[in-house]
Amino acid sequence: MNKLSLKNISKTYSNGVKAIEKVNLDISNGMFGLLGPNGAGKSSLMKTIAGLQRPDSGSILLNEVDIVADNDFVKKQLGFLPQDFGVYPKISAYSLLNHLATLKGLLDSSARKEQVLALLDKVNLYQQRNKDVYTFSGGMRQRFGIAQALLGNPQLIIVDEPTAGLDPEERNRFNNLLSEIGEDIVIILSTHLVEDVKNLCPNMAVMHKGKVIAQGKPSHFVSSLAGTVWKKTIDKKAKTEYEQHFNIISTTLVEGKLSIHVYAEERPDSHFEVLAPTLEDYYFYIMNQQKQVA
Ligand SMILES: Nc1ncnc2c1ncn2[C@@H]1O[C@H](COP(=O)(O)OP(=O)(O)OP(=O)(O)O)[C@@H](O)[C@H]1O
Repeated sequence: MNKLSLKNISKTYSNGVKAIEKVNLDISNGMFGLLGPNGAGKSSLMKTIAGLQRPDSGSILLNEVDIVADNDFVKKQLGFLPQDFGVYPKISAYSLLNHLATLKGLLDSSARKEQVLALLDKVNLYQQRNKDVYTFSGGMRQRFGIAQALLGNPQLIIVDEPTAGLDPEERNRFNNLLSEIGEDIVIILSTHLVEDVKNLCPNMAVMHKGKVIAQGKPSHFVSSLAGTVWKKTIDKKAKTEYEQHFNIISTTLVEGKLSIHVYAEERPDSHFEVLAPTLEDYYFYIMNQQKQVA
C-alpha cells in the first residue's frame, strides 16, 4: 500500500498570493479527487507534490520518504499530466514516447520499446503510433499524456484538470482509461468537475482559497445531507426574494424554468419536495458556507 502524506504545506508566490495554506492530506492507493473552483490552489498543490516548486513550509512524504528533500525519489516514482502539456512537436507518438522514456531513465532499448508499445496499446493509440502528435485531437493528446505519465511504472500519478476542453465522448473515454489504471497506485485527479470525482473517486478533498475545507468519502458527504435538501421550481423573477428567505445551494434552468435546491433542516413550505442529495448538492452547500463565513 502506497501512502502520500502532506503535512502543513503552505506556498505564497512572490506577488503575495497565498496559493496553499496549511494543507494536510493523507492519501493512499486508488483514485483521489481534489475538487475546487478555478483559482482554489489545486494546480499549485499538484506542482508542489510533483516537485516542480518547493513549498515555503511543511513536508510531503511518499512511503515515508521526504520528497521535498529528496527530489530525485519523487521524479522516479511520479507520473504527471499537467494542466497544460505544452507544445506538441512534429514527431510521431512512438518517437515522442520513446524519447520521454529515455529521459525518464529507461535506458535498455528493447525493454523501453516493449514498454512504449504496451503503453500506446493501453491508451488505445497503438494504431496511430506513427502519426505526428500535433495532429491528434484533444482526447488523443490527453490519452498520450496518460501514456507518458505511466512510463517507468510510477507509484503516484497526478492528473491536473485532464478533461477540460474534451467533448463528452472523449471525456468518458478518458475517464474509463483513468479508472482502469489500477487501484494499486495513488492517482490524484485535480478538477473543478464534481461529476468526474463522483464517477471515479472513492476518496476526495475540497479546496477553497488555498485551504482544504473537506476531506473524506463522497458517499459520506452525500449521506450527511440526507433529508435537508429540498427542490422547488420557481418563477425566474422570484429568485431574489427566495434568496433573501432561503439558504439556496444551487439554481438550474430546466426547460426555461428555474429549479432551486435549498438547504433546510425542515420542509421550507408545502411546495418544496425533499431530494436524495447528490455530490453536487454537497459541493455547492460547502462552497456557500465559505461565502457566508467570508
Ligand atoms: N506562478 C504564479 N505566480 C503568482 N500567482 C500564481 C502563480 N500560479 C498561480 N497563481 C495564483 O495562485 C492562485 C491559485 O492558482 P492555481 O492555478 O493553483 O489554482 P487552481 O485551483 O489550479 O485553478 P485553475 O484551475 O484556474 O488553474 C490563483 O490566485 C492564481 O492566480
